[in-house]
Amino acid sequence: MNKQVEILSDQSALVARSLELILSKLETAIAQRGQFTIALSGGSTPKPLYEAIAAKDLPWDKIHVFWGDERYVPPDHPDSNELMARRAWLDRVDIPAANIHAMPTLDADPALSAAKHEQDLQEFFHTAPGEFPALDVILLGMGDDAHTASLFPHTDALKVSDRLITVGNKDGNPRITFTYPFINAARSVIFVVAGANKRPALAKVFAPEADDFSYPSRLIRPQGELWWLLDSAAGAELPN
Ligand SMILES: O=C(O)[C@H](O)[C@@H](O)[C@H](O)[C@H](O)COP(=O)(O)O
Repeated sequence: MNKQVEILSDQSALVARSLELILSKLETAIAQRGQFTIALSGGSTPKPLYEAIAAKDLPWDKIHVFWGDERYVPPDHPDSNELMARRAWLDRVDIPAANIHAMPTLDADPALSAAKHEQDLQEFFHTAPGEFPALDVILLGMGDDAHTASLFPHTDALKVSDRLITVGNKDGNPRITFTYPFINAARSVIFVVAGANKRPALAKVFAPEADDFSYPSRLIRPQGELWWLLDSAAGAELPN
């Protein structure tokens, strides 16, 4: 694992650096493989980044968008990660609808939606059960409880290591989420984290010793590149 940590002066510098890194990975992926696959994080931090991506003139037909997790709500619900990304980015560019691989959230049983999405991903990446396809970029945020995607502390989702997709649980509310082994298969994992409220969680995630199940972002140890892009409010107390 190649781990890089960068602390940016403020949110606009964080967005600019995140955009720069993503565009660099996009260019390489398209040059080498003819397409770029990226999984988006939800929450509030990435919204200005998605708006910045939407302003670029990119080969949208070569770009495939996924989500690393989704709240188990309809796609028009205000909590939907898909809705946020469509409004901030995808509805503003000429990306083919078939290139947008949203997580299904309409089945009564979230486990069925998880299984369906897993099958769709295996078909897209031409992988068999048990194989973990490598996305070019997986964007992640981190909660102030050190969760990432919808891998929350001390939940069953943290124990799933033989599938791509599983059902997460936030305070009893179901989520659909990439599993940590699927995240770790990515060519580049990029955490984008902002705000002083994330400092205690970052201290635990970066500590030499701490319980992975208490601080799930510690489980993200990709074979490829691991980037932590932090604003100074979040990264101020990290050891150099
Ligand atoms: O569905 C979600 O909420 C996200 O995928 C989640 O993992 C998010 O990245 C963190 O909770 C940070 O959220 P903020 O960026 O809002 O702090």
